[in-house]
Amino acid sequence: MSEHPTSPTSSPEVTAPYGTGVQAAPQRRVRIPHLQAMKERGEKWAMLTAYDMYSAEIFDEAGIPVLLVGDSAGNNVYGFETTVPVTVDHLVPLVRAVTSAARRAMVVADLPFGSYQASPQQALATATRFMKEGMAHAVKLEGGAPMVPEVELLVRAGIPVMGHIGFTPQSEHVLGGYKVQGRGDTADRLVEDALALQEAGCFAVVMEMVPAPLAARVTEVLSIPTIGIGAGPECDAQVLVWQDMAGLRGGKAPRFVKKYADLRGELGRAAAAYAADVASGAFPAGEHSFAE
Ligand SMILES: Nc1nc(=O)c2c([nH]1)NC[C@@H]1CN(c3ccc(C(=O)N[C@@H](CCC(=O)O)C(=O)O)cc3)CN21
Ligand SMILES: CC(C)C(=O)C(=O)O
Ligand SMILES: [Mg+2]
Repeated sequence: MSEHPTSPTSSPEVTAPYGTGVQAAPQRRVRIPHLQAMKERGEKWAMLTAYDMYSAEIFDEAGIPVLLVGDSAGNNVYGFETTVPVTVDHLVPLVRAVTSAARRAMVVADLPFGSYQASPQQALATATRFMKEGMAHAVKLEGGAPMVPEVELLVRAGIPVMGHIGFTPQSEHVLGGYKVQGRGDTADRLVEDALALQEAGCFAVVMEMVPAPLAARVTEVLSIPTIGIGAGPECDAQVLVWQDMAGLRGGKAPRFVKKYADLRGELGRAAAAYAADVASGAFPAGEHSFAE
């Protein structure tokens, strides 16, 4: 079982919602102590996606503190073009595999498109499946201020929630494609979305494809950690899809990706060498065979 400290802490002080000047109803604010401590010390950390047992085990052993079972499984596991077709049933078994393999890392399950936006009740039912069947430690959902009721109910139920703002791939069809968000007069709205999620009880917020200076401003304003992907160097943490980071996927990667390995080349060479050995009779050798 995992040993990571996710126990939510109740904070006695109550703050008003951003901009209203009204006293807010008391509510639990979830803080993940070791992630808060890293923010306070200015220590940056890395999150990676994981969708299976070996990747989870390897990243956990490498000291990655948070693993995200992303709905990016849609285009990195299931062969869809986007994350839109991904369902809860697609993701629950992957979450279960990752939580089984991770010893120390916190495992966050992405709530897929259509599984939480209908109502706080729908969000709670979906998140509950990820917690019970997937054994997830937390969930992530896309959207800013409009998702506050959903976040509040999950937090009240004892589920740590990670927010996700900026470019939110589940709404790419309203955002008009893979576009940087928060440029020009929409910058203040992004800051308000981040603050609304923090007030609602999120323990961290992902910012995707946001101009670096704006992401720096949000990181400064928030007391919870920000996790950037295409959001510049000033976020408290960074996240990448592991197949991008490890060079497993082909084609042109987004600008925000840095490739740390060439797994695609490595695996392709291994497969070709194996096939050549079988064709030549070099494999299997005596040592791979059983005597009578
Ligand atoms: N493999 C993978 N990596 C990801 O980062 C990722 C996924 N899948 N699936 C879910 C979402 C979708 N995301 C994406 C996907 C593509 C671009 C992209 O093509 N960006 C281009 C164009 C940017 C522009 O037009 O300004 C880039 O060069 O960054 C960005 C984010 C991020 N997420
Ligand atoms: C890219 C990250 C933040 C994500 O949401 C995913 O992998 O699904
Ligand atoms: Mg996602």
